[in-house]
Amino acid sequence: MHHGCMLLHRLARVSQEVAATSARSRKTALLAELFRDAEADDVPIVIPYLAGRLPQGRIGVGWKVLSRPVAPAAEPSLTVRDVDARLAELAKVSGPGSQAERARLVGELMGAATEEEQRFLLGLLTGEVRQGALDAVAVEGLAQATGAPAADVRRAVMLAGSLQSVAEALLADGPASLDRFRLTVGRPVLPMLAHSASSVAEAVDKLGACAVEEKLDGIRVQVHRDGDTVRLYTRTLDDITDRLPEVTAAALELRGERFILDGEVISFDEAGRPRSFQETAGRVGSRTDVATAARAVPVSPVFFDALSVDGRDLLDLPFTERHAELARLVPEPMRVRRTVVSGPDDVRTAEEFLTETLKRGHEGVVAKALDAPYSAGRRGASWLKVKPVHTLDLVVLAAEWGHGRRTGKLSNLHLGARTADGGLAMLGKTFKGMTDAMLTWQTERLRQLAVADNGFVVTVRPELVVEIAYDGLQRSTRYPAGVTLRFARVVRYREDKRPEDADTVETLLAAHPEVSP
Ligand SMILES: Nc1ncnc2c1ncn2[C@@H]1O[C@H](COP(=O)(O)OP(=O)(O)OP(=O)(O)O)[C@@H](O)[C@H]1O
Repeated sequence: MHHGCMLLHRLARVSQEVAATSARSRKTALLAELFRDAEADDVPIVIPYLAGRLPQGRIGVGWKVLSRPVAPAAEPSLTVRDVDARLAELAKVSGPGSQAERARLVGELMGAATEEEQRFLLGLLTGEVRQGALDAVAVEGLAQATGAPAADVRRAVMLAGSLQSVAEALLADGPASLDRFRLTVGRPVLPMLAHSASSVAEAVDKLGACAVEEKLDGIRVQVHRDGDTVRLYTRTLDDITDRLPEVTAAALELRGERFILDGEVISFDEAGRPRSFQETAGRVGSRTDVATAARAVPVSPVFFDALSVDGRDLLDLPFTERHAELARLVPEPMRVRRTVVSGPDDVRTAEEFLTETLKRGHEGVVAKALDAPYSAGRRGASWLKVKPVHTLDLVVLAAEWGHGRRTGKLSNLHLGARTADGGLAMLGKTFKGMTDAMLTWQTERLRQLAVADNGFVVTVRPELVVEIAYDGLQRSTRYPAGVTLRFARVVRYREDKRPEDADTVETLLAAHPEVSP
């Protein structure tokens, strides 16, 4: 085994080879070889770079600066840690003269890179090398490189909520280090997610015996309690404990002393009807003057799952058993309403429950297989959501400068769905459904993400996820997927989602057999 600081040259080459081959086993082997040569300290850089993610998030350098030609170095000398240090420095630049300073730093970096490395860096900085499916292959590559069983690595990643920390531990301390990644109160795990079904009949048909639960349009919350200590996490694992004192108070009232529960926080009005998503989200998002915000828009937790109780890890138990634990800890008014359906013969019960749930002002239902374990961090096939208004989560690829009343604002959004090869395919455009506040917000946000501006269209790093309502699909030769959205309109921005969470062309086409060739 050869160790040493990993060269960018090596990473750039492997990245290109991985992208160029479609054989999964070959991708895995390439990554395994790379990981064998990596040191634990390289990992927090190597993995995001391979996936096309910048650990710094944003570095504020536009296309104009990036595309300026710089004479390449003849020989590779940059290490991945050099590059990371330089990008960290770039990300910190602010204040007057920062544009020029950033341009200087980019010039220096590019000048130290060979032609091949320059191409890689350009792709990375513009967000063009994003490889969505990479993390899954990286798990297999890591397993191969370290001799750990792939299933164990996957479970550790799921519990750690981060591939990087598992990779670091594996490379530093070998397979035995996976023991560290146990479900622990106080350490959040990625929540289980749902797929869509177009009707309750379809959901029940697919799942068989299932629980049909109301789907509350609030904010996902994971509640950890250890004695008197409570911590609250969002679906992206942000700690929001300080913002929601009433949820902490509710958790302290529950019967158990040590637990991890999964649920939704939502605000109800005096009549007991759910307030809009925007109101709940605004409340959960506000960090200052929590007391005033809590008086104006009080929120309540409504639980639907139990991950750990009294030090017992429940993840692998069937839902029925996890729910029994939940019911033992949480009184009925603080649990989501549900009905249990024995199978397709009983679909009427499920349909009536959906109708009644919609009447009470909720957005739909989630059907859950009774025998399924909790698959943290996955869009498991055992949870199926059914909503009458179907929406898509798409990635903003670009935006056009507005006209008339919208002059000076970025208005018409170019929308992309994920493709099977990890890329993004444009599905259409929309300037509908935006409030003035949204226009202002998106203009600001998209300018930060801009990589090119031709005076008409501003191309952005594909990072912003937006929820789109639409009336159907139609065939179109103008768009790469061969289809476009009819009457697309913005519902809201989904800052809780990453581009990796956006919908795929594949699932969209599957949901619309009417346009399939
Ligand atoms: N009873 C419930 N069971 C599971 N999730 C629920 C329930 N009620 C509300 N939810 C919310 O619905 C989400 C599940 O849908 P999904 O996994 O597709 O995420 P999503 O894309 O955020 O959902 P959507 O965009 O449809 O609101 C959960 O993350 C949770 O926030």
